[in-house]
Amino acid sequence: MGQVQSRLTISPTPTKLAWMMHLRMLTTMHGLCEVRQCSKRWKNLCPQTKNLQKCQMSSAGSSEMLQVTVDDKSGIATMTMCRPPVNSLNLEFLTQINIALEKLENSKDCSGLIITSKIPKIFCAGLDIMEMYQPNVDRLQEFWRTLQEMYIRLYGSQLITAAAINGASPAGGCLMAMSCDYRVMAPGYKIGLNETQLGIVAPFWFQDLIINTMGFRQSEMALQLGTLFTSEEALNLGMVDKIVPQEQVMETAIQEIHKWKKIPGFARQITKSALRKPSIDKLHSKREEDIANFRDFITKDSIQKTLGMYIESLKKKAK
Ligand SMILES: CCCCCCCC/C=C\CC(=O)SCCNC(=O)CCNC(=O)[C@H](O)C(C)(C)COP(=O)(O)OP(=O)(O)OC[C@H]1O[C@@H](n2cnc3c(N)ncnc32)[C@H](O)[C@@H]1OP(=O)(O)O
Repeated sequence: MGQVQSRLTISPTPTKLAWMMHLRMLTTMHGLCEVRQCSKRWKNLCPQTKNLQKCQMSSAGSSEMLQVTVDDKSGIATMTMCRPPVNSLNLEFLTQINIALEKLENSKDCSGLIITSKIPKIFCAGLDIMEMYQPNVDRLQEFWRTLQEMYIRLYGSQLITAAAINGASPAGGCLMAMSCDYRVMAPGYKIGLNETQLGIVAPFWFQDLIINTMGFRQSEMALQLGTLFTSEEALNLGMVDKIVPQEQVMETAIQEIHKWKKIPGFARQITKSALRKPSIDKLHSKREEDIANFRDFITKDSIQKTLGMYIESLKKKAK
């Protein structure tokens, strides 16, 4: 137990201290487990398994939302989203994801991460629209900060990261997938940044991410039109890297990580960091401004009206 805990201890550098305080505030607010408590669960939940450690990241009631396993032999972690009906990202879910990312990043035994979904036909439906509709302003700002944090952690991760996209992946789901190093997708689903179709705007860091992934010209068309691409179109544009049948998505992601693991880690990490740091630094330097912009935009009457209509259309479609 001592070994596990010391591995997860967070050194009190200013940034990490701020992050810990943020997590502590959120865990208190939302009844989630703290990092230390979670490390106990991690150990306690898997006493018999030799190769697989299972960590349920939150306390009773929401423990099934995010399942994190680490294969001891390969060092590959799998983060499986399971927030019915569509894995939409609300504050609590994002917080759990961030806690898991922090733990895995600090774990010496973990070298790769696959993000996938347990919900049939859905990878992630993006942000939980209910967080943005008739919001409490403090929570709205915290929600956006937590989304920023997820992007910063995932896009800037030292781990080899892959998205195993086994279902629909609009908007925030596409952000999550594009923040990884590699994307493998099953055929027959849609992916893209469809914000304009909802009457909202993908912020600059979403835009930077898609431009970094598939170039300016295709991104400016995709962003303005809010295009959701089929898996095949996304492959042609470079938004995803491979299409394989649904049942091979996970195995393909694992094989790809094994391939990347053959490259000297230090060289790969420095290269990744050099490529991604400018975008991450840009968000860091404009973080508070971006939160204020989001708050001011979302709380406009006209945007609330548009979101209300979009929610209605989703509900009608679901009936
Ligand atoms: C200046 C700066 C400004 C910044 C502005 C803000 C920028 C915001 C950035 C990102 C935005 C987002 O991520 S917004 C979310 C975008 N996502 C979508 O548009 C996806 C919407 N959903 C769908 O298209 C479909 O649901 C699906 C393809 C994902 C799945 O289809 P399926 O047929 O399987 O399921 P249903 O459509 O029947 O849905 C079931 C159920 O789930 C509810 N639902 C769906 N999506 C969401 C969501 N994103 N948030 C919350 N709830 C969602 C849907 O309403 C149904 O609910 P009920 O069963 O209760 O009716």
